[in-house]
Amino acid sequence: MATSSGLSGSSLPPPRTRIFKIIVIGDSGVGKTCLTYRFCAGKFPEKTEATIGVDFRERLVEIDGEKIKIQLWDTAGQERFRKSMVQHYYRNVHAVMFVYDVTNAASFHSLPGWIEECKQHALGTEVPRILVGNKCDLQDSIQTGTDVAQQFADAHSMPLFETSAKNPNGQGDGSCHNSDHVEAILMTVAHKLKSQKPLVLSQLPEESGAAVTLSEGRNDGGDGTKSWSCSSC
Ligand SMILES: Nc1nc2c(ncn2[C@@H]2O[C@H](COP(=O)(O)OP(=O)(O)OP(=O)(O)O)[C@@H](O)[C@H]2O)c(=O)[nH]1
Repeated sequence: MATSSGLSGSSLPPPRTRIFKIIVIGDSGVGKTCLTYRFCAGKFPEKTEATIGVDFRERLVEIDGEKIKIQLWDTAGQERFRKSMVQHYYRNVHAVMFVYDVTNAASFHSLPGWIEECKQHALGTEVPRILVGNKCDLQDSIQTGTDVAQQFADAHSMPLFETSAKNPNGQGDGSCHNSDHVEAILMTVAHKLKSQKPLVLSQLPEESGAAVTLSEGRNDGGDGTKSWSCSSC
């Protein structure tokens, strides 16, 4: 007698967790590490150092009942710390987050250069991109206003978000009341990616033949999130 055991749910392998790789790009000091830390560890880091090469942090989220791993690649803003790594972090990218510092006009003016670098690595407009103005809590020091940033975002067909990795709730003295929460920004991106065609990063870079070794780096504070750093660049 035929049985259905071979097709029963219990005998099926568990569904593979999809991974969305989002690279975070922008000038040194704009707050890329703090933004990724805020999302993955839920807090503002007490101390950061310039990123060397690339770090990645990840967090498991649930969207419409599906568990999805959001992997944030925190890239070095300083040219001398990034050039050997560039080709690795542009592989298998699902979305790009361009970051500038609202209190540093130069970081905003650098954005075309970062967009160009993405283009040179075959990341075009088909890959979802967002523009994030960070350090909104420093209201008295703002150099790039929302209007100018919005024009730039529109010209490059990207949504604009203004936020603060330090004070994402916009509470307290001098905080930006209209700021977007880092959490909400990244969940918006994740929802968009989930609604697109299946996107799977099935392997970590070292398994895919890339000449890069990822080794476990620091633990970000006992809350289950880990940071990994590249040890071969
Ligand atoms: N006030 C304020 N300071 C911030 C915010 N985000 C980051 N910072 C500060 O900005 C400085 C640089 O932050 P990082 O996250 O290390 O900057 P980065 O873009 O990762 O820099 P690189 O690794 O050199 O590319 C640190 O002193 C942070 O404390 C923010 O939202 N508000």
